Amino acid sequence: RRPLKLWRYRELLPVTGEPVSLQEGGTPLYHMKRLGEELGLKHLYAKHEGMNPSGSFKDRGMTVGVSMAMQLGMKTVACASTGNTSASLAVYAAKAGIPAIVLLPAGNVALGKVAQALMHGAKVIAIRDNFDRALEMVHDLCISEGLYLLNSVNPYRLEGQKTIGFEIVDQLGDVPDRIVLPVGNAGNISAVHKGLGEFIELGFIDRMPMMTGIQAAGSQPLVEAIMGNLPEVIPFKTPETVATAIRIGAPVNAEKALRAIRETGGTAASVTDEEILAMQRDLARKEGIGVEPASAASVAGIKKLMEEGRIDPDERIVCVVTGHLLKDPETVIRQCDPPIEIDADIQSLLSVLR
Ligand SMILES: Cc1ncc(COP(=O)(O)O)c(/C=C/C(=O)C(=O)O)c1O
Repeated sequence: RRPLKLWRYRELLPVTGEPVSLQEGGTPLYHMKRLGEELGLKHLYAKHEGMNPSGSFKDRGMTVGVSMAMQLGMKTVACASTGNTSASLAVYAAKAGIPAIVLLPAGNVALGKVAQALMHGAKVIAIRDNFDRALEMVHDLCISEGLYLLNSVNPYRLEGQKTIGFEIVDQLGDVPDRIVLPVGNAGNISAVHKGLGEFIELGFIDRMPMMTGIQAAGSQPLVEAIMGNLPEVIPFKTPETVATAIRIGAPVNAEKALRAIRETGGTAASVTDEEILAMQRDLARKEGIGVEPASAASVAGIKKLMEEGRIDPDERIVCVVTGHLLKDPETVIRQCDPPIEIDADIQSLLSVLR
C-alpha cells in the first residue's frame, strides 16, 4: 500500500527518473460540518493545499516541472508569479541545486511569498507592472536566454497539479458532485479536470464532478466568458483584488478552463473582496482552517451559489483551498483588531478579560 502522497500516482506522471521531491501532496480533506450547516450544505469538504511543503498547491506542479527540467538537462528555471509559484519554484530549484529567476509584480505580492522566494535563494526581480506583463517578459527572457519556463503554460506543471483530483477521489472514496477552485491563470481547474478524465479512461471512476471556478469580482475574465456564454475569454486590462494571488487579467489556461467547466456542466462565479475576507475569517474561526484570501474565494463562491439557488443542497462539494494563511500576514493584520497590550501584572490582565 503506497502512502497518500503525490508520487503514489507516479505511473500517471511523466517523470522517468528519481523525482525532485519534498514529500508533497497527501494534503488533508476536511469535512466542514459547522460551516456546511451554516450554508445549508450537508456534504461540504475542504482540500487544504496550504499543507504542502511551501504552503500552496504549486508544489504539485513544481515537483514534476523541476524534475522534468533536470531530466531535460535544463540549467536554469524561471517564472513570473503572483507569489506562490515563485515561492514553490525557489524551494524546488534549491532542492534540485539549480538557479531560479522569478519575476513579481512590484508591490502586489504577499509578504510570506516574497520571504520564501528570497530565503530559498531565487533571484527575485520586481517588475513595475502587473503579473500579466511579468509573464510576457519572463516568456521573452526564457526564449532569448534558453531558460526553462515553469509557469502553467508548461504542461508538466499541470501534470503534477492533476493529482489533487486523484487524492480527492481516493480520500472521499467516491467522485464528488462538484469541485470548486479559485481561478487566476486557470491552470489548476484545468489540471484537475484533466486528471479526472484520465481516471475515467482507466475505469477508476465513472463520472466527472461539475468543475466550478471562482474569481474575484475585480478580476473575473473567466466568469464573464462563462456567464456571457462567450467563445473565448476577454482579458481584463487592470485586474484588481485584495486576493493578490488571483489578481490576473489574462489567464493563460482560459481555453482549457472553459472546456473543463462546460464539458462537466459546471459554472463560474465571482465574489467581492469583502466576501473573500469574511470567508477567510469564517474558515479560520469556525473550522480551524487557515488560508490566504484567494483560497477562501472558493468557499465564498459556494456560499454565493447556494444563496442564488444555483446548487443543490445535497451535493457533495469539495472546495480546494489553495494556500496557507501565513502567506499573507499583512492582510490578516489589517483585518483583525491588534493584540491588547497591558502592563505585566495580573490586575491589568483580569481587567481586560472581564
Ligand atoms: C493561493 C492561490 N490560489 C489560487 C490560485 C489560482 O490558481 P490558477 O488558476 O491555477 O492560477 C493561485 C495562483 C497563483 C499564481 O498564479 C502564481 O503564484 O503565480 C494561488 O497562488
